[in-house]
Amino acid sequence: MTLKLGVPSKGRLMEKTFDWFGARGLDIRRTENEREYAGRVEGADGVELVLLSAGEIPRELEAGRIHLGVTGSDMVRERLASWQDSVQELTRMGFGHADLVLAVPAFWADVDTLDDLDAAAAAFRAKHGFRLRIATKYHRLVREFLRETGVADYRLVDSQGATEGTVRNGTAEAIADITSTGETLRANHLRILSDGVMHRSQATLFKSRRADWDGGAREVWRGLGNLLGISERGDR
Ligand SMILES: Nc1ncnc2c1ncn2[C@@H]1O[C@H](COP(=O)(O)OP(=O)(O)OP(=O)(O)O)[C@@H](O)[C@H]1O
Ligand SMILES: O=P(O)(O)OC[C@H]1O[C@H](OP(=O)(O)OP(=O)(O)O)[C@H](O)[C@@H]1O
Repeated sequence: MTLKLGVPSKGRLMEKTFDWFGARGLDIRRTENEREYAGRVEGADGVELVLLSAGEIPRELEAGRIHLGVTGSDMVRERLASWQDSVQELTRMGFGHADLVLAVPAFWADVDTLDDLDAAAAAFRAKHGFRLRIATKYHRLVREFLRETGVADYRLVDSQGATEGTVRNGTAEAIADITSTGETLRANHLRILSDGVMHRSQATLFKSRRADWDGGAREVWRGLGNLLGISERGDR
């Protein structure tokens, strides 16, 4: 029995994930053929690489099809209900930083905080007869955040990309999306609410609570955890 390690096979997090493991003595690489989603691991016995997109890793951890997985902390929180029941955060990896934020048109001079947004949303509904629209792909995280902060008079509209363009296009009044440099927000004349940061994300190594840890995987993890310098707290 091997321990299955899920890593991003493409996209922003792939290279730095490989570098992070490499710096700790675990050499991970894809096969020579760039189009083939297969790879190999050197530096620890019994570790099998599973190449996946960052967005699929939460589901695979939850299903227990991989023992360990690397993805953004935002992905796990967004894609898994009660994520702590199915996965454990082992270590933050120090790259892939991005903030999930709520932003409004820069010219909305009276809307700086969530309280202001709440008031503006009520006024918007009274005036237009429908709820202020917030475009996002982070439905779970945005709903939770707005419930906790007491903003109610809004409607989410789904946007799977180019979310900052929805305001200009007239399909939303505000947006909730990931930002790192802030350039996309600025270019689209949007401004983050002063208390509008919902989550500060970074690449994180997660452990599945649902995978089969008997029959060898636990022993492999013991060696690998030592190699990576990870000591667990509150592990089951
Ligand atoms: N500037 C950024 N924009 C978007 N995501 C970023 C940025 N910087 C870091 N990230 C992080 O990268 C991760 C997503 O990576 P990427 O977009 O490469 O994944 P993906 O495999 O294309 O995902 P999906 O399966 O959803 O298409 C998220 O956890 C996100 O927080
Ligand atoms: O703060 P910045 O550095 O400008 O980066 C933020 C942008 O990057 C991401 O988009 P991505 O490139 O993944 O395209 P998408 O619109 O298809 O999600 C994200 O959704 C923002 O639009």
